[in-house]
Amino acid sequence: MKFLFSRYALMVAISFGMLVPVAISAWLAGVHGQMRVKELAMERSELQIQRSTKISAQIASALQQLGSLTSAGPCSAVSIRKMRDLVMGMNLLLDVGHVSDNALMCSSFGSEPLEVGEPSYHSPSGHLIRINASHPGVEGVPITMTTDAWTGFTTLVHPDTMLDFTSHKIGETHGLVGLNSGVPIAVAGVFDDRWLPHIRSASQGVVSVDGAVLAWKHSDQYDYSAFASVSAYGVEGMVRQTLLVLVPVGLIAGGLISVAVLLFLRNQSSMPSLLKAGLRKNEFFVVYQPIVELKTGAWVGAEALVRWRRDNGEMIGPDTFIPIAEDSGQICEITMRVLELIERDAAQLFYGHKGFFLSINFSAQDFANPLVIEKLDSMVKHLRIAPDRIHVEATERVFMDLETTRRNVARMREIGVKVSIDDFGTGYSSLSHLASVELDALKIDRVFVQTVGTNSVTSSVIGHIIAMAQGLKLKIIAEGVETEEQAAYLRQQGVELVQGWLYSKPIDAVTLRAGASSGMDRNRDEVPESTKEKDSSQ
Ligand SMILES: Nc1nc2c(ncn2[C@@H]2O[C@@H]3COP(=O)(O)O[C@H]4[C@@H](O)[C@H](n5cnc6c(=O)[nH]c(N)nc65)O[C@@H]4COP(=O)(O)O[C@H]3[C@H]2O)c(=O)[nH]1
Repeated sequence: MKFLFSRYALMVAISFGMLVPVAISAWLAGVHGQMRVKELAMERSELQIQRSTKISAQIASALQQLGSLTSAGPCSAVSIRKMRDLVMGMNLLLDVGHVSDNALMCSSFGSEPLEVGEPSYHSPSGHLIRINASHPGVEGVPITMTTDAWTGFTTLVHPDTMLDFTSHKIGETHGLVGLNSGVPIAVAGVFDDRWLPHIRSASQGVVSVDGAVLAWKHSDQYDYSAFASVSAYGVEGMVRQTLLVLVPVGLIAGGLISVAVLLFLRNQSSMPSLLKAGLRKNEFFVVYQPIVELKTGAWVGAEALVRWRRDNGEMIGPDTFIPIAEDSGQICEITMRVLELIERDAAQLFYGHKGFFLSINFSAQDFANPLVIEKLDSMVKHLRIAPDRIHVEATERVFMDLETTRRNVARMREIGVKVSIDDFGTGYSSLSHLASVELDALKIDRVFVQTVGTNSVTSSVIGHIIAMAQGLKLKIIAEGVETEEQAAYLRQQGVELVQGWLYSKPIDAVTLRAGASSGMDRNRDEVPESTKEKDSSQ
């Protein structure tokens, strides 16, 4: 079952790790593609209007200059010379000439009449527009002709001049449409008549029409609108381009996430088997943190703290492995190992140190396990010490169910050991709850001790905990004392026992014995050298 679960978890981890970033990349590519296409269509309609405005300016100038040739005939030698000069000076015009009776009578090319047909439409500004006219210089190309309706003078513009300001791809269209006439003047691509109502609806805009994005902009001087459209095909192209960049990035990120998740899962799943091997190979040992009488500085007891050094030298802290041992049902084996180790050290610690006590951490499962209770009982008997020199520490979680708590505490009383509540304030114990169970001591968690002298919102909590414990006549042990200021505060509040780095870090049994024997009046400077050296036992 476990195996199946881990296979399943691995598959989920890999799929999750790989697919999510790719899916996000695809979604981002889609969004980015849509935005890019919109921008592209708008850019092109803007460029189109700029180009058309320049052409219109040259047309207007040319027609005005030709119109002033009133004395000479429209196709006189003087006029044709003028036409040549104009064409030389105006880069956007293919030719200029004169139209009469639907024929180009003369132009800068000469005066050979050429049929040009009926105008496509009349513009509101008084021009006759032909959009498919021909010209002898560029046969087969539809030329746009603009003729002054009064004078007959005419300009001719090549379609490339109007449209070739940008590259043109399949599915893309751009060009110019007469606003009043609705006639497409010049178009690169295919003009869709459904665009016209949109183009006429506002002076500029962007809409989606049948999967294509259409942008347009009206000229503010002339009777036309520029437009550009990029089709769904263009969007796909953009998406593909973006995906080409994002998917590899997504895959790399996905790969890294998968590796991290796999390593985490492997670590988690292998921890119980490592714990099992650690127990078999005796990789656990115990260190002791002195419990100090605040008034005298004497080391009056110690808390036993388990340590795990793997055979490869790696140290794993109890905060990491105790919760896993609790979840995997291995905590009782660890506690029994700790009891054996304490029993081995006990001769050093108890004999010759009257009243010295040892605290041992118990998890909820330890209280429910007859083998652990039996082991505790037999340890106390073997040591031939007063049983109350052993204190069992249990966290608040152990005390949550009142009935079980009463039963467990009663069993401890039978053995004769004392019971303290550990890490008080971090769990759910209430005052009434505590009052109904016969406890001996309360350990204030270091998170509260460390608020002393700070302005944190929880800094007042410690005062309440102390007052409450005193009200219940419980012995108080404050954990995690690191500064003189914290010690002074606790002393002033009437706390008798403390534990913390201000006095000593956890140390081995030999160092503890030396410290407990050496006159007891110590402060940080007077901690034995050996204590400082043992910092690595943390
Ligand atoms: N920052 C700071 N820390 C200080 C100071 N003084 C003491 N400590 C640390 O605070 C923890 C006190 O133990 P705990 O609250 O019972 O918290 C213990 C206890 O809940 C659990 N644990 C340790 N040994 C055992 C064991 O044998 N059995 C069980 N069930 N749990 C254990 O693991 C927890 C962590 O133990 P450790 O890592 O040894 O961490 C210890 C100790 O090294 C200080 O001044 N400053």
